[in-house]
Amino acid sequence: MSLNGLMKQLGRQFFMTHHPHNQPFAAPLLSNNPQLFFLSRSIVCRNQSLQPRRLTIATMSTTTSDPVHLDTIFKQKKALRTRVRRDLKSMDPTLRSKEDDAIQNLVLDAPWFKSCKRLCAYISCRALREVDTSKLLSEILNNSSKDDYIQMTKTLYVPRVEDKNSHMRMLNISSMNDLIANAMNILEPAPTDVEGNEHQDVMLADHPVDLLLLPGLAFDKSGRRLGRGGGYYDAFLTKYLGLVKERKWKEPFLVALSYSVQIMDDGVIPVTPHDVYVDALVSPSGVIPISEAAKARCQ
Ligand SMILES: Nc1nc2c(c(=O)[nH]1)N(C=O)[C@@H](CNc1ccc(C(=O)N[C@@H](CCC(=O)O)C(=O)O)cc1)CN2
Ligand SMILES: Nc1ncnc2c1ncn2[C@@H]1O[C@H](COP(=O)(O)OP(=O)(O)OP(=O)(O)O)[C@@H](O)[C@H]1O
Repeated sequence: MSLNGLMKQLGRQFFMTHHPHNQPFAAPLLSNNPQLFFLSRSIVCRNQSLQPRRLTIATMSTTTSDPVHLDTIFKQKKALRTRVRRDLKSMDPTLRSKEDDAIQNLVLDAPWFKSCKRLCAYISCRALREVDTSKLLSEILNNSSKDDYIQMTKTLYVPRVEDKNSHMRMLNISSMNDLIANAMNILEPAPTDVEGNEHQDVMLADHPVDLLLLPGLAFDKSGRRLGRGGGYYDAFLTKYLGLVKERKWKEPFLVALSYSVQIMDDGVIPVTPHDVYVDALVSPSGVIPISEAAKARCQ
């Protein structure tokens, strides 16, 4: 059936989203029927002055601000989270550990990691079955690698949840001792270090981060990312990318770490307008470049 036919059949209940900082990009369409997902011909590309430009080839009615439609999509997100949490729980611990090693080694070997000077990373939580970042964090903080290239000291920022209103800051730490467990039992920086100094907020830093290593529950090879539902990362990324644009800094590389079971087929991950797409995935089988920027870096 043609795209037009499908649109008519579904009462033109289509949903369009955009890729905020990469190009070119096909965005998904969601129908009200949770079983039916389509790829649209909406393409986002960027001209040389870094202004996002959307080229919409198909005509469609967009209802992005329709609360009923959004509610349907948030329900679809919730259902997918439940499914992925279940799959993560039933993952064989030996396989998990192998995948943790493979993913972290791939990151450590990647030129974009070796050359990065400042980065945001998450402190993985075992109970949430997140891809382990402990080896990465210890390499970054202890600067223990023998490799001259990686020997460069990196400035590390990690998340701190400030309130339940999707507000998270990325604060600079120089040691795992700077961390305490929060109410969700995730390690995060205490408001001040042992000497009583505030940890620097990445939003107030004079230099941009080159890289963000992102957690999440599900990902696809077009860059969609489903988080845990707090909206913390999407809100932070939107704010940070706004700052980057305002300061005319180079855009950071957004890389999600994903177990094999977390990679979905295209069209499975529901998206809402605030969702920020990633540039690349690191899965146990390799680095998957998604955006044009990522393809250029991963050549
Ligand atoms: N390691 C890590 N740190 C992070 C995040 C993350 O995803 N991982 N965040 C990213 O946003 C922020 C915290 N957000 C979080 C949101 C939900 C849950 C959580 O425990 N969710 C449970 C379900 C809770 C429920 O639905 O009642 C779960 O996913 O099982 C944890 C952290 C900031 N720090
Ligand atoms: N940029 C934003 N500004 C304001 N609210 C936001 C923003 N991003 C997400 N939210 C809100 O956060 C809630 C969860 O959003 P969503 O389910 O898409 O998050 P997620 O992608 O699972 O989480 P995360 O971004 O933390 O990984 C929604 O109620 C959404 O409206």
